[in-house]
Amino acid sequence: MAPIATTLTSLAEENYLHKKFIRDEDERPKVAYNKFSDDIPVISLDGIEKTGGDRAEICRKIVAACEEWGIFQVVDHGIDLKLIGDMTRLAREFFALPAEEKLRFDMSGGKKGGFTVSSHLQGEAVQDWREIVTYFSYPIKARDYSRWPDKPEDWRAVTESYSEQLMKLGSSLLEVLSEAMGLEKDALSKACLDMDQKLVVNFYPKCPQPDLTLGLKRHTDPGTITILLQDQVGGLQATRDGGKTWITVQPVEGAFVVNLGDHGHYLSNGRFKNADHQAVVNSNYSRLSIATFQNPAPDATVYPLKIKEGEKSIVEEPITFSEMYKRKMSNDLERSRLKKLANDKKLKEEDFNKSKFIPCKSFEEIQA
Ligand SMILES: O=C1C[C@@H](c2ccc(O)c(O)c2)Oc2cc(O)cc(O)c21
Ligand SMILES: O=C(O)CCC(=O)C(=O)O
Ligand SMILES: [Fe+2]
Repeated sequence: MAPIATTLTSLAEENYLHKKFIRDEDERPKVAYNKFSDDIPVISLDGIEKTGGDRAEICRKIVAACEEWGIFQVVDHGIDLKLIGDMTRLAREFFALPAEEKLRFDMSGGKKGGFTVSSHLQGEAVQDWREIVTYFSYPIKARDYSRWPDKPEDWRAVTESYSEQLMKLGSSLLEVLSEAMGLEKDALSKACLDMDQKLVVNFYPKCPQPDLTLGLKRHTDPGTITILLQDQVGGLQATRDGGKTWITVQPVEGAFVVNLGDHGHYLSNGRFKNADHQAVVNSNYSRLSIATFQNPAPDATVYPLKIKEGEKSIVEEPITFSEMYKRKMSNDLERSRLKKLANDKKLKEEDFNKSKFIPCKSFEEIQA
């Protein structure tokens, strides 16, 4: 495959989209980035510490959202709004830096953390229209600060407190989700052993032909939950019918979107959905989102915590999270590789059929 542009900044200025970003028709956006839906509930976490009334009500709302979509939004979550503002401002400043500054943290070649264009997976057949910075933030002992951008000044320190605050929010969400599954408060965190955390800061530049591409292709997140901060532009979309219909999640100032990942889905034996989602882009505004992936430890076993009477486990054999992660990512890559192969084959066949058509045309000429 041709090497991809060092960053998207120069391509964002062009009038046409480079063909490596052009998706097959069936993958292209079906709904506009700013046609917002209020199907995803916005749940206040105020009173979550109180047992009884408020907590039970919050739990009920979360159960309904997880059974329907695997997504909900939370407000009154206790994260300092100034910290959120600083984190997004500094992230935007980073992506506005010259390419060579960003590429000092280039993640290609398997480095753990830093800057990448398009995807964390090497070898995707079609490229995502995004730039990312990834931080491996927990466990603390595994942090490599040399992979955390040192510009703009303060971003490292702000990211450190952001990831700490989000770890706390993640833990309290896991407690409510445990109760929502009808389990002890600490059931999910026990199943995760020592919680891992990875931050992925997504920057989607303005795009010359947004209808032909995606900022981030359709996927489910691999971990337990993802806590996503998005700006007010819009672009996060979800489907619950396998991609036939899509909704665009309404951005809510100061809210976090909570997505259930594959691990959360398996723990609930499929009762709670793993959010099926993607990000679309547009030609009017660039967009920023910050995904905090709360994952189990790599050696945690993936298995349902509760199986209803008469039901079977949706996990065929207990495997570790690291094995599950590897299989998922290689399946995702394989699927995109096979699709490309099928398309190339179709194109070759079309060429072949066209070439057969030529003698036919001359045959018509002879007849005429
Ligand atoms: O960037 C992402 C998004 C997401 C993802 C899952 C599966 C895919 O095939 C894909 O292209 C994106 O989840 C992630 C999980 C990670 O560990 C790192 C990421 O950068 C991401
Ligand atoms: O940018 C978004 O809204 C979605 C990001 C996302 O799904 C992810 O980073 O996994
Ligand atoms: Fe995601």
